Amino acid sequence: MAGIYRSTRYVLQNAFGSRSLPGAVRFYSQKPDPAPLINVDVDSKTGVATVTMNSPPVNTLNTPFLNEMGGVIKELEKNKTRGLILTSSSNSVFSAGLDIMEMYKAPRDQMAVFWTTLQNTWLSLYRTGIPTVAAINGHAPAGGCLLALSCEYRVMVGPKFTIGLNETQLGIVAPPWFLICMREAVGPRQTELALTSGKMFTATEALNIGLVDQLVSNKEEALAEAHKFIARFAKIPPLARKLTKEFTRQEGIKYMEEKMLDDLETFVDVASSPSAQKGMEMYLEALKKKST
Ligand SMILES: CCCCC/C=C\C/C=C\CC/C=C/CC(=O)SCCNC(=O)CCNC(=O)[C@H](O)C(C)(C)COP(=O)(O)OP(=O)(O)OC[C@H]1O[C@@H](n2cnc3c(N)ncnc32)[C@H](O)[C@@H]1OP(=O)(O)O
Repeated sequence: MAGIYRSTRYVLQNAFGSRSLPGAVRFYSQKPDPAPLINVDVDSKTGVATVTMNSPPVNTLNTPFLNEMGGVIKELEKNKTRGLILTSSSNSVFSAGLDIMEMYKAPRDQMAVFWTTLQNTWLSLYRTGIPTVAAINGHAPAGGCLLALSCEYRVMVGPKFTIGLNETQLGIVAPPWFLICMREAVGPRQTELALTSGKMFTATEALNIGLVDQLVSNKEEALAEAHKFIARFAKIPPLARKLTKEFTRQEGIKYMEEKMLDDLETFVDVASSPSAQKGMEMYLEALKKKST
């Protein structure tokens, strides 16, 4: 176990020389795919960006995707974008969560790069001063739910899609920062009930417990409601808004700033264990069987 910790630290410290961790885009070591995995469309009148995840078939969160997302957020911040609406180009999936292929039979240093990229990109989205809305136009399990929870407001297309942190159903544990995001939305009681059972909520159930803020019947309505939410801030001074958001989200931000390496070590430790690897193998087989 200690060996895993040491080798993970070694990979990161060898590359970056200190305990301070890299920004989301700095791990980009391969040539980027010319086809973007994320499309950005900024409305010239309102300055609001629609960020569309476009990584078929199910928008899994892998290192290239997360790097691109981190880069998009950075760019939108630089351009003083007025709002960010996160949605999907798929008709049925918002995001299927973490790409299991980043963890299955992956060397420890690759897992470490993957997780660090996830941590950094999550932190960028979670703490950005830009008003953020998730227009959830499809299923959002696990990491897909985390993406939505990291936004300030969630509009979900109902009734047929589902959302939730289902990790325990897969025999794994949602890390504390996933849990903090859930607790901020639905409170401690509903969080414990939801996470211990790994419950996936229907859109209506999600609305009832406050996991999403609004239900609509199609993507167009979701985008329209997202724009309305962002318009609420037209007259709010941006710095006051940004600092208030940071104060409100202090627990998650502090967790990640202070515990990033510990969180990474735990992840690599758990994900590379034989039982997790066996779990992933069985889960991947089940997914493949279902899709054939
Ligand atoms: C599962 C064990 C993981 C063990 C990890 C161990 C330790 C880690 C420790 C801590 C980390 C904790 C955090 C985890 C957060 C996560 O996000 S884990 C991922 C959880 N995601 C899911 O459970 C969703 C799985 N997918 C689905 O339920 C369905 O795909 C869907 C989203 C509802 C869509 O269904 P649909 O019918 O439209 O599509 P298919 O199911 O046919 O899928 C198409 C295609 O995509 C592949 N695929 C789907 N999801 C993933 C994924 N998360 N990773 C990789 N690949 C995925 C699927 O296999 C199909 O592939 P094909 O057959 O080759 O076409």
